[in-house]
Amino acid sequence: MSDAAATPMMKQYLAMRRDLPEDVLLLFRLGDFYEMFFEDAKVASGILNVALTKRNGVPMCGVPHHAAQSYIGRLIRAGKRVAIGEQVGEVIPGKLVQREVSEVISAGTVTDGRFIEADKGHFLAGIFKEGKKFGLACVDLTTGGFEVGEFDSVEALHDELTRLTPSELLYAEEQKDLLEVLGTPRGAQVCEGYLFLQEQGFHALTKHFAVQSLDGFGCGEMTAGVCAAGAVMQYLQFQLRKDVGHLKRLRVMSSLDGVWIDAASQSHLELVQSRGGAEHTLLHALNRTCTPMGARLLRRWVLHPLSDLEKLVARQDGVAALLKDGRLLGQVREMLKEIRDMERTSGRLSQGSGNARDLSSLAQALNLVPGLKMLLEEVQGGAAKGLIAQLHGQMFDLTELAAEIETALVEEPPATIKDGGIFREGIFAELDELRSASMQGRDWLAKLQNDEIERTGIKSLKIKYNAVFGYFIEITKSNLSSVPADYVRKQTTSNAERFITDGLKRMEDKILGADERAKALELEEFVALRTRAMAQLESIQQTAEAMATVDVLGSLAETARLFNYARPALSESRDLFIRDGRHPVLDQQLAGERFVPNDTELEGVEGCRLMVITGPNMAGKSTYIRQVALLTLMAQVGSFLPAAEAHIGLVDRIFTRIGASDDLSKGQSTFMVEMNETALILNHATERSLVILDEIGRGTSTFDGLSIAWSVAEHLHDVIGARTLFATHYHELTALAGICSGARNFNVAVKEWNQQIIFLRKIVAGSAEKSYGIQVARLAGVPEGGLHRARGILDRLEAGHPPNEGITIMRETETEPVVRKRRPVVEVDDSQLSLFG
Ligand SMILES: Nc1ncnc2c1ncn2[C@@H]1O[C@H](COP(=O)(O)OP(=O)(O)OP(=O)(O)O)[C@@H](O)[C@H]1O
Repeated sequence: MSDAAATPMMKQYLAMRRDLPEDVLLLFRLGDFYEMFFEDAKVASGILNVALTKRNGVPMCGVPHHAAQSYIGRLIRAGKRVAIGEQVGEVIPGKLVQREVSEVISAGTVTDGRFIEADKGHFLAGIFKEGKKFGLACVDLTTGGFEVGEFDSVEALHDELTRLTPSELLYAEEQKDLLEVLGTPRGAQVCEGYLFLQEQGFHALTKHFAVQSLDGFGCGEMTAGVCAAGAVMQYLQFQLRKDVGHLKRLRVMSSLDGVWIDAASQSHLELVQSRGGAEHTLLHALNRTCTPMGARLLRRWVLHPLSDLEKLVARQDGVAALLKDGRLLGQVREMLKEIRDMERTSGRLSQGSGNARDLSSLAQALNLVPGLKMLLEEVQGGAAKGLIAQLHGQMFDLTELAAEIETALVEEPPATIKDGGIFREGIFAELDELRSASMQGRDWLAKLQNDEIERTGIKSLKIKYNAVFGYFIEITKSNLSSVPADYVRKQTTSNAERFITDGLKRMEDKILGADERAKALELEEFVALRTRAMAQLESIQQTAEAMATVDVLGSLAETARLFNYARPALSESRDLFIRDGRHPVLDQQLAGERFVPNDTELEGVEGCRLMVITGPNMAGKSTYIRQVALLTLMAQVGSFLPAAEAHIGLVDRIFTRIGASDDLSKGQSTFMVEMNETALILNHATERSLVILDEIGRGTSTFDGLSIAWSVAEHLHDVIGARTLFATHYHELTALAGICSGARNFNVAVKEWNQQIIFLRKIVAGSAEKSYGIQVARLAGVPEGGLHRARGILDRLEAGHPPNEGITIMRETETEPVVRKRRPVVEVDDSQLSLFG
């Protein structure tokens, strides 16, 4: 549509639309509706399943403003960005009201609780490659968290993105290839390159934080990181027009100095996600937090284990102090349950979207601080140092603010801030006067109704109200003959007529005028109170952060208490000693059926550093090696362990190669995925790493597979020296124990009874004698005929004969027997065994 032919309102719309990126849908406020036009209307009506209409040839659709949030949420979920064109000026009949884009909402920046998960951070991230570095910045608008980091490899960036799973990921249009290497993550949003310019980003960040340099945040040297962070900041400020006042500081990502866990290992170890459902994850086994902010922090801790001994011991001390007295721990946890999500509540309040309920729940939380601090003093038992003491010091007493809020607000404030009913009586004299004027008016109306009934003799006469006509007198059709002459008819309905009088309209002006003024006044005073509260935002954020940390420590203590965990001794050594260790997830799930505990003894320098574990299928090999990895990881989160005793020499990285699945999306076969993971381990493991391998090379021919497995194990032992657990079906690998000084054989014990096997689940020294594959196949229900045949072949193979020489196999479809020839035996070529040497 050309502007010239358009109505003034349509001109206004078109001008606003032109300023927005094409993919953004514009919701244009028209009275009680948000309307969409042209292409936007076509797209949105399909997603929202609302009627697409046409006016003057323009396609349009609309949603009522009072229900807009849920419609916006649906558009965002469908991957759209939504701009809100709000009415800003006064509405004067006959004049075009002024409108402005108040904000643009995108997947990474929705803050409405209905569309985000309470126990997970909600991130908008930005990535940028500069030179050899990969920069990453991420912001959580719901809490005000803002972090930046740099990575040396695209794999490391990918690992971090897997942990964060941002809802929206910004990238520069000229770095599309970077996005492709990362597998085009969900929520990818292309941005023009200028947004990532370093100087501009630096300027945007230093201006926002009111600092001269970024050195104080520890990221002054991060070029790629600053480009990414600058882009995120400018995107929020200028493209989405967000209020970012609550982003009070920038932090360097903690993962940079923590334990590195690659994306595949995060998934293999089922840290926060599992194919079998959330209850099978490590996070679920450890999570007994009482607040959503605690749950989010625990998730971070699990995904970012530490390698700093001092910090870990501080966490352990915190857990120990809380664990010491079960009664106190219970009291702390009870109190935390009352606090709820102070972080996100203050996030909403500081962005101007928080209502009186938010303010009131903030006050409730702040009022609990002194009590919680007293409990922490008891927990600390007079200690002036340590994590608990530090957290205690980080909690601010803001009870004065809480009192101001609680004195002013009604007990149960409404969900909207525009319709009044927020403040108690006796707080603002003017508000009280307006309310009483309105009240008197209503009394006057009640009296008028009685008087008019008496005057007219119509018993059913009623004074009613609606938004279109205001107050009116309703007379049923049968009584119309008694209507006095001074009544002015306004409307006819199916069985009544509606009238007004001069006196009624005069009073209506007074009542509605008072109501309107009261609402406006309440809104104004509420915003003022919210602004006063948010002047303390930094103290509130710090208090919330301390509470979340106490919650996580409390959760670790509670889990330790319930499942009888032991505090592991931590050191910088390369040892790993666990007595009677249990798998943290299975241990809790097999509550009735006892989980069989197992020992681990690795000694990186001189003792055993490569455990080769054989044993039948289903015996428990995978469970055992995962258990060792999980316990090591838990120790580096600061948790106690499901074990009788443990000594963990801190690891710098945990690598796993478990199972195999095709990554069809990347066009990679099972074997290729397996080899990629193996290459990653061999290229990045160090002598301080822990490596667990659950079979290697199964996806190829036996001899290729065996050769690869052998040389990988040898390389890890001889060259890298990482502590390694290798579960395998290749019995040939047990020969490594005779060659490598630090390799030992173990197997999972089973008992054979009556052609059946009984799993003992116990790891014992020595290699397994047999595979028991056929017995396991029986357990799985393979028919007896098949088992019998398999046993026959096995006997032949064990006796050194080929499986089917001279044996005829009859296929159902063939009339003539087919004689199968055996594959020639291939000699193992020694050169294949030193692939990496
Ligand atoms: N220590 C244990 N105590 C009790 N049950 C256990 C124990 N270890 C394993 N299990 C049970 O045994 C099942 C099989 O274990 P797991 O998958 O580890 O066997 P596996 O030896 O790796 O088998 P495969 O070689 O076929 O992969 C597990 O699902 C678990 O329920």
